[in-house]
Amino acid sequence: MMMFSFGCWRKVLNLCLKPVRNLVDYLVFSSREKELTAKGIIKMEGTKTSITNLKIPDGVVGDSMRERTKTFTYDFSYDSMDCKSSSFVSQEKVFRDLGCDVLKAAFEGYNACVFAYGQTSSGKSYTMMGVPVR
Ligand SMILES: Nc1ncnc2c1ncn2[C@@H]1O[C@H](COP(=O)(O)OP(=O)(O)OP(=O)(O)O)[C@@H](O)[C@H]1O
Repeated sequence: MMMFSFGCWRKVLNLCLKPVRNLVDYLVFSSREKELTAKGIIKMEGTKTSITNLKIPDGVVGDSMRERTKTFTYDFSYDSMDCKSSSFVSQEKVFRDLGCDVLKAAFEGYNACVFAYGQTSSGKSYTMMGVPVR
């Protein structure tokens, strides 16, 4: 499991599913971040998630520890920043990709566990529970 500290406006959610053991990266802005007009530094493309360090000027070549953009590969990378974006991933899609097999296994009598890991306010509860039903 990865442990990142990308700053308070960075949103990462990692889900570790047992026994499937998928590694997942998940991205969304909070309302506070939206108010502060925070810039997105995370990009999802397929199974890859890239993070850009804006403090490192574009085009500057430094040592490998100081790359402007770092890319990580997961089993799934989900972008939930903008529901109008073509790459937007809904709760339903996350559930279909990650939850269905676990639920099926549970109904078949196997032990199953969905585990959410991430920094505070990164969306663990939201991803697991959704929004409260009125
Ligand atoms: N995919 C998403 N789409 C829209 N809003 C989201 C999403 N994920 C999280 N949020 C919102 O971001 C806020 C923080 O999410 P949440 O409470 O789930 O984080 P958490 O990781 O469980 O936090 P903590 O570790 O503090 O318990 C909530 O207001 C939630 O509604």
